[in-house]
Amino acid sequence: MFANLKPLPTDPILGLMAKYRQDTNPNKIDLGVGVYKTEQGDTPILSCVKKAEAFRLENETSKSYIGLAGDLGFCAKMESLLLGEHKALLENRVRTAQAPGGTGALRVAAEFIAKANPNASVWVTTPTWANHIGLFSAAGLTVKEYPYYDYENKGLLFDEMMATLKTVPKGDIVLLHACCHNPSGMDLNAEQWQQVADLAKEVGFTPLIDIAYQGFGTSLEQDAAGLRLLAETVDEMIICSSCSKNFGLYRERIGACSIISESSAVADVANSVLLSVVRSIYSMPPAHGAAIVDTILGSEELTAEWHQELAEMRNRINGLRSTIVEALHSRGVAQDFSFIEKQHGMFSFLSITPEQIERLQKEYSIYIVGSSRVNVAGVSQANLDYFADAVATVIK
Ligand SMILES: Cc1ncc(COP(=O)(O)O)c(C=O)c1O
Repeated sequence: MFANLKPLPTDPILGLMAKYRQDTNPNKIDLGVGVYKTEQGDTPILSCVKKAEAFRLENETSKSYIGLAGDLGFCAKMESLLLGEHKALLENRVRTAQAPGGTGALRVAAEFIAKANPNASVWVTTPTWANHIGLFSAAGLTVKEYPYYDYENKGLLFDEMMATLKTVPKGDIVLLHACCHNPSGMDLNAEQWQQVADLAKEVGFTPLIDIAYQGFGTSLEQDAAGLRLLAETVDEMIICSSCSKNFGLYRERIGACSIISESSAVADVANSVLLSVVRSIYSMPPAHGAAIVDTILGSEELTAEWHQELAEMRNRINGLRSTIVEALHSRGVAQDFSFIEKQHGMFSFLSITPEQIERLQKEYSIYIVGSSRVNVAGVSQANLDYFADAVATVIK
């Protein structure tokens, strides 16, 4: 029976990583995978994480089951991180389950939606993180797209986006990136978030917020501002969060799925469905990452240290945006790259052609995914000139 299987293409980003690893060029640069990197090219273990780990080893007393929703202390702290002051108001209506990474949270949300409304379509931005499409399709849901990024003018297609969202049927889901839109780096401003919230209320679609980069855009608070605005406006919504990037805990697989319902009674029913979904996929989430996040957010000192480390990562990325623009412009390229400075988070489209991307890989060992999305954090003072020379040469 297995011989009947047809091979499927490898994930483009994971395939690119494998190629990069095999490349023996000492000047090679990986701008593909979306993980934070330091000036030395490492993905660091944050010092607040190391301290939380030591504290946990010292104080942990039990290795028993943690339950379907995972670590309840972690869940409550994530709700505070996401909802801020709104948590108190929404307390009766929100239920959170810890999940294996942002991806796990999204997959749980997909199965949850399929149970609430099997005919729901999930509307995603064009473009979006490629895995969104696979994740929702895998739960049997239809995935539709709405305009978002303007490749030509390097901005948002906000009017077109709103025009499409006006046509979304009641009961459908609209997925929004809370901040640091992957792959474009372009986010909604406060006024635009308000318009989306009002429209959700008017039309009756359910927003699903994917927040995988909180703290990497402007600040922890600012990056959740749109989400909070929605939460205070609509009756129900879903939030899928990830601690992979902002705590540097990628491999621990740690995130959460939060469901906000219209009332406390509905929230209890929704929670029973949420936990039943969890039970049938992976039963219980891994404990380790959640315990570390719980320890950090439970300690004023470690939280302050985390804020500091997060700000350093964010500042390095924002600094790099300007540095890259300057380096390209100083090489006399005809193209204007100043749009890069308007973007948030790790990602940017470089607006170069697939042929130029291929040349960068073949001739310079610079690895960029085919959509021209680059991970800005992969550039460093050490490789900046090599990178800018190569880009300037291939786009001439
Ligand atoms: C937009 C978006 N959502 C969700 C995720 C998933 O995060 P995790 O690594 O925690 O599964 C990612 C990771 O790349 C992402 O970019």
